[in-house]
Parts: sequence; C-alpha cells; structure tokens
Amino acid sequence: MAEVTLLETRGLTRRFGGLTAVDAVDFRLSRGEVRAIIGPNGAGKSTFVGLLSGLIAPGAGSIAFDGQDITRMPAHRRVRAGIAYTFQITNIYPAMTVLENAAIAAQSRLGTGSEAAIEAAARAALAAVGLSDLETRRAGDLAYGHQRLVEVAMGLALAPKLLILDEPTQGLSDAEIANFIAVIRRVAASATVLLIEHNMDVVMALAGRITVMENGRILAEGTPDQITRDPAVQAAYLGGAS
Ligand SMILES: Nc1ncnc2c1ncn2[C@@H]1O[C@H](COP(=O)(O)OP(=O)(O)OP(=O)(O)O)[C@@H](O)[C@H]1O
Repeated sequence: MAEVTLLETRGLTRRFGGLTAVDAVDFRLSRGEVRAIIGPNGAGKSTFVGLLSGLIAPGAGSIAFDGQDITRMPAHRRVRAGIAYTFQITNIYPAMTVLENAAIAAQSRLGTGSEAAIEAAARAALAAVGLSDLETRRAGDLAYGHQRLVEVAMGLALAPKLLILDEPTQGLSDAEIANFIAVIRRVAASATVLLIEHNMDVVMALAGRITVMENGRILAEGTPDQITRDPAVQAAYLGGAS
C-alpha cells in the first residue's frame, strides 16, 4: 500500500545560544504510523517535537503537515489542524473530574455548541484509554498512572490526526506500562502516533519504525529489527545493552 506523508520537516533547526539542539533535520512521517523517537539525553528529541507542536519556534527550516506549511503557524492553530501533544509532566486540571478534563479538550475542538456531543466525545476518549469507570473522580485524586491516561484522553478528545507523546510511560509501573501499550495500539487505529520513549520494551512493542537522534541529528531510521542491529546505534545509544 502506498504511504501517504502526514508530516515532513526540511532542514529543521533550532539553536539555544551556541548549542544546536535540532540540526537541519529532514524527517518524514506517514499517515497511520506509530513512530518512536529514541536517543540519549540531550539528543534534541523534546526540542524536535516542540518544534512540531509549535511550542518552540524554529531558527531555520520548514514543517509541512497534512499538505499545509505550518512552519509559522501558532501552537493553538496546529492543535486545530490536528496535532495533539502531551507533555512529559502531568498537564491536567486536578480539581475537575476526569470527565470534565476530557470535556475541556473536546470542547476546544467542537466549540460550545452541543453539550451532548462534547460529552459523547469526552466519554469516547475516556473509553479508549480505559478510564470510563473513573469519570466522576477528581483528576487530582487519581494515581499517577491514571493521571497520565487522563492526559492521553485529553489528547484523543481533540480527535487528532497526529498524537505526539513525550515520554508517556515515565513513572508508570510495569502493569500500567502494559495497559498503556494496549491503549496506544487502540489509538493507532485512528491516529498517527509519534512517541518519544526511553523504555525500549515499549518502543519494540509499539513502533513500526524508529528514528534515532543524536546531537540534534537523525543518526538512523528503520524498523525495530534494523535499529537494534545497526552498529552505529549500538555504539551511540543501545550500548550493547539489548
Ligand atoms: N530552552 C532551552 N534553553 C537552552 N538549552 C536548551 C533548551 N531546551 C533544550 N536545550 C538544550 O538542547 C539540547 C537538547 O535538549 P532536548 O531536551 O531537546 O533533548 P532530549 O533528547 O529531549 O533529552 P531528554 O531525553 O533528556 O529529554 C540539550 O543540550 C538541552 O540542554
């Protein structure tokens, strides 16, 4: 089946003072993929996805998304264009219920028009992450792993074409990680997923393709199999550990 490009960067660059965090990156993501970005600390992964979401402005280069040049589009418009982004840190409204949190995200997509439609979209997002039973609980009272799932549900309630997750399994227990893998497999049926992930078990379980970053550049790209066998990747990142 022919691959359709959803997102493409050319020469994407961001410097912080003398440091080039993202260095002329050419990157392509196809519709329907689950792609993992891996690489050592400081490789530029978070900066790269920050450029994609619009939270960080590029110094040079371009970003095309869904056939449109979004290089200079502000972050809130990128969300409306179909890019949802969840952060490394929990980003929910703790005093509100789980359902209200998802509804806030759904409302930002659907507007204030139909309350029933907003609630239905919020409930569908909670069902997708397995949180339906907890919808009346205060989000701030939930266990950390469940709060992370609320965050993913908020992303899903935006009905994104692309869901970007920055270290989503950080701080989760093994059981929560197993559940998260199942959640993302479901999500991948309707959205393209771009995942920064340090846990290689999660990467291997989910990613169709892996992009390895080092020093702001793409060091390698390929299937999990190709990446684990790549000598340059082993030397730079996997350290022979896998
Ligand atoms: N706002 C900033 N100001 C100055 N330097 C920054 C800023 N943000 C990132 N950097 C630097 O840019 C480089 C890339 O950082 P980035 O957070 O993108 O890496 P990363 O691959 O996501 O790392 P980690 O896995 O630790 O999250 C690092 O050297 C970092 O210190």
